[in-house]
Amino acid sequence: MAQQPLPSSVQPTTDMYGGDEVSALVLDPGYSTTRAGYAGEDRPKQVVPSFYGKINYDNGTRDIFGDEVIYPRANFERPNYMNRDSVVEDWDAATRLWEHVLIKRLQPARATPAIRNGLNDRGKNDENGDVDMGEGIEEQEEGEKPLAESPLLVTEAPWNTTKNREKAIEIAMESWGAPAFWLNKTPVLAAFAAGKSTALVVDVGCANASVVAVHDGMVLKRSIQRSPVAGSWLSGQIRSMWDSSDPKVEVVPTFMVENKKPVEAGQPAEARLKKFDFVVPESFRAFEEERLLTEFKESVVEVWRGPGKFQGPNEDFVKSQVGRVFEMPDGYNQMWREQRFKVAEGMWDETAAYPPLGGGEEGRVQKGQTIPALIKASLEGVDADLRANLVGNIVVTGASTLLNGFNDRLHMELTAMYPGLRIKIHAAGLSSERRFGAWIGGSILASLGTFHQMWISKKEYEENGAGIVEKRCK
Ligand SMILES: Nc1ncnc2c1ncn2[C@@H]1O[C@H](COP(=O)(O)OP(=O)(O)OP(=O)(O)O)[C@@H](O)[C@H]1O
Repeated sequence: MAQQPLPSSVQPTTDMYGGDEVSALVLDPGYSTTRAGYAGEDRPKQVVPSFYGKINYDNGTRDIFGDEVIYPRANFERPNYMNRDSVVEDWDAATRLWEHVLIKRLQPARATPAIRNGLNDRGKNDENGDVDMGEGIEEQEEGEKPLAESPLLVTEAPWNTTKNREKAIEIAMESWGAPAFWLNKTPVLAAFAAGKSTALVVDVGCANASVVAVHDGMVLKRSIQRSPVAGSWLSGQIRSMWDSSDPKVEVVPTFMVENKKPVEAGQPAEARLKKFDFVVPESFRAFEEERLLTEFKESVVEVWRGPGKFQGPNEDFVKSQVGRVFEMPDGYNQMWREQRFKVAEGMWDETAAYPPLGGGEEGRVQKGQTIPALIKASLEGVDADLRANLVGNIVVTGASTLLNGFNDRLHMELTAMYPGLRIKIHAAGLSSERRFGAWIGGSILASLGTFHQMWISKKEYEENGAGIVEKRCK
């Protein structure tokens, strides 16, 4: 698909489909959140955690989508429907979460009773009284097609599997009756959102960091590089840092705190913690801890901008500077100086990373996994003639790139790696544009008048089957 470069200020037009004015839907599933909304809008209307809630009963389960439930229960887990490759693992949960955002939340009038009530709500004796679904799964009524009027564009990781791609079109067409469907790779869309059809896209999300070259709107397969050195890995680094601090910092998420008293910096917390007469499920606690870790990333962590690496004289210099204070939910607070830079340094220099908690290999940064190493390997995978154009069009996307100093450091590393080339980094200034780059690209693409001839139509699907995605969505 050859896409024309768009200026980033381009205003998408409303899509015309089948003669009627309809807004297509755009769905962007990520490991940490799933984003959904209408094409033509500048941000997704729905952003829900991909870690959904699952309440286990003796006679079934009930799933909860969205961010509402923050109180723990013995039987309340928070699984993710995606795996750490950022591809769907649990299709049953994926389908229901997508129905929740695309239909129940975005267009409730179209929700079938089954979707309105939650297709898999099987609980019947919730002690909190907030479930009353009767027994068994409510079947969707024959012939009801909740997306019968909405073309659907879904984003995917460049390494998505054929099986998963086919499953996505099957659900859209068969279960929801979508009149048209399209799958697009996230780097292409992030480049598109930046007004480019050729770019080197650096995406640092939650489970994955990736570097992918996009040329004329197509992913160059041999350029695809990825590693786990992203948001979730950084959370692990913060945990290691807190654990090795003196005094050791306990990770106490908000839901555990009954009340707290103010304490001086560095003094033990004076808080009363809630007592639960059950074991709080691990996945619930991990999810709540992640909120705290993200807050710490937003307000304390910073990437060393250079010059040079952080370790050595730079670290000594920062030790003498004023740092940032962070207060934990239990009131413990302290000033973070050099550690707040050190904790992100492993993204750039594997020798600077904290050893993972527990001492295992999982979470340890390997040499080829840092952001500069991914970029180098990615560019080595493309024709030498293309490299100058790519480093002149670097698009930075993904919420982990919102770390303070990220772009400056990236620029410094690239200048050192490619001294003869002109380096230009495009990183949206608005944090929502950085967070939702791929979604925004999908929103622009799906609302272009010229795009409606690209969609895979229902007729085409019926004639060719699910294999059509491999042929059409390159
Ligand atoms: N302001 C911020 N500074 C640093 N990190 C942040 C900030 N806001 C969110 N994050 C981190 O960004 C990650 C989420 O990024 P993003 O939403 O791009 O990922 P995703 O698309 O869901 O995941 P993936 O791309 O791995 O499938 C989380 O790890 C979160 O802690």
